[in-house]
Amino acid sequence: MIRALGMMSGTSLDGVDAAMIETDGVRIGGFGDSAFRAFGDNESAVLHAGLGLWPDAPEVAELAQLVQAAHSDLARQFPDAQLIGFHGQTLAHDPRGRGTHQAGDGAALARMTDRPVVWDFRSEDVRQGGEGAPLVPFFHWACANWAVGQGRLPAAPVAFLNLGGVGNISWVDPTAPAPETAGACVAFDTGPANAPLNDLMRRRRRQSRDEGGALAASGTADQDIVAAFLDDPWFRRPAPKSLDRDQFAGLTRAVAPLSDSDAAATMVSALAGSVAAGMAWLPAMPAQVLICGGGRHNAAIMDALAAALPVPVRPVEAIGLNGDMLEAQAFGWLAVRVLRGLPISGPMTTGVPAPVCGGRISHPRSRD
Ligand SMILES: Nc1ncnc2c1ncn2[C@@H]1O[C@H](COP(=O)(O)OP(=O)(O)OP(=O)(O)O)[C@@H](O)[C@H]1O
Ligand SMILES: CC(=O)N[C@H]1[C@@H]2OC[C@@H](O2)[C@@H](O)[C@@H]1O[C@H](C)C(=O)O
Repeated sequence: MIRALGMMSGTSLDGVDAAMIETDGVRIGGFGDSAFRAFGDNESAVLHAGLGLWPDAPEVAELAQLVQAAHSDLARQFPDAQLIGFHGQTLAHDPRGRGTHQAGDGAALARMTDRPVVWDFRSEDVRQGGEGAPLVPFFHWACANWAVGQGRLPAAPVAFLNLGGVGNISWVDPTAPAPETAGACVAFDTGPANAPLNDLMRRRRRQSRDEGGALAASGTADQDIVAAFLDDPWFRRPAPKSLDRDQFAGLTRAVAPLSDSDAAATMVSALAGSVAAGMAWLPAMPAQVLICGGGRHNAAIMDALAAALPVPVRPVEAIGLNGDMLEAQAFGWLAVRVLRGLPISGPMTTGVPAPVCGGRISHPRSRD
């Protein structure tokens, strides 16, 4: 087993999560400490300004340094880490066009932290024809497998719904022998989650989020806008599929005439509707949907999901997991898989023709 530190800064642009995990890249031996480092106002403004940029843009070098500095700062809190899994900051994602761009240089981070760093997890999958996302589903399989072993989950298919900036769902069969086995995982992005809501709060209220979902809960959703949003052909496209952060800018434009509370309520209703629509692409109805990511702290989102989905909706804490740190843990677990040459994605998670072991490995003293 390896003690790996996973680090993730997601599309909601709120900061960096870091979490320790002990694993051989298949089984979870145990979970360790975790920490969060928020992006300061200046950092956040720089990152927002960088959205949509590709590596050839001149601004990217400075932005990557900001990302590396925030991560090495946080990594200092984890002296036990034998290996770091570094996701980097997604600035642009266009798997069928220009590719996928996570800012941050893992080779520099390896030198800064004096640890081997696994990074650039998505490019190889895209190069081989996959969506490059989502990558957490194989880890969801490991989590379900762990929870079954702990007696916290029946040995039957279950779904994990991650609500970060963008939403993604994984249907997993914990009894499958490995996540890359046919029938073990089906996963895809469901639609926008917190990103448009955060942007609305920043623009209209100078706040970073709708705390607890209070604003959305006080408004009324405009069902015509929700219906028009759900009519987008993207929702009729079968899985696997992945989204760029701001791919549904039309929703933001559509809610512009509404009051703050009705606009927030409409976005929440659109989120729940997109997940409900996504359930059609799962191989079978799961017994329950386990929610991870920051969206589960938004009561308006949780209520809307409970009303929209035909099965019980529970936070992942119900099976003993930490829903705020699951993605960070995932990139620690995926880093160990890359080190061992195991696949991190497959046809039913990213649509890549055959399972792929992506990622690059940088060592502290090499100059790669
Ligand atoms: N107490 C809360 N009340 C309301 N919303 C919250 C709360 N806590 C977190 N959130 C929402 O969750 C978001 C963070 O979620 P998370 O950390 O899962 O996203 P991420 O990792 O950035 O994104 P992704 O999964 O897309 O990569 C916040 O930006 C906010 O919108
Ligand atoms: C390109 C990119 O960074 N995508 C993120 C984003 O945030 C959620 C969703 O969209 C998912 O596809 C992915 O992140 C998680 C960690 C994943 O790869 O599973």
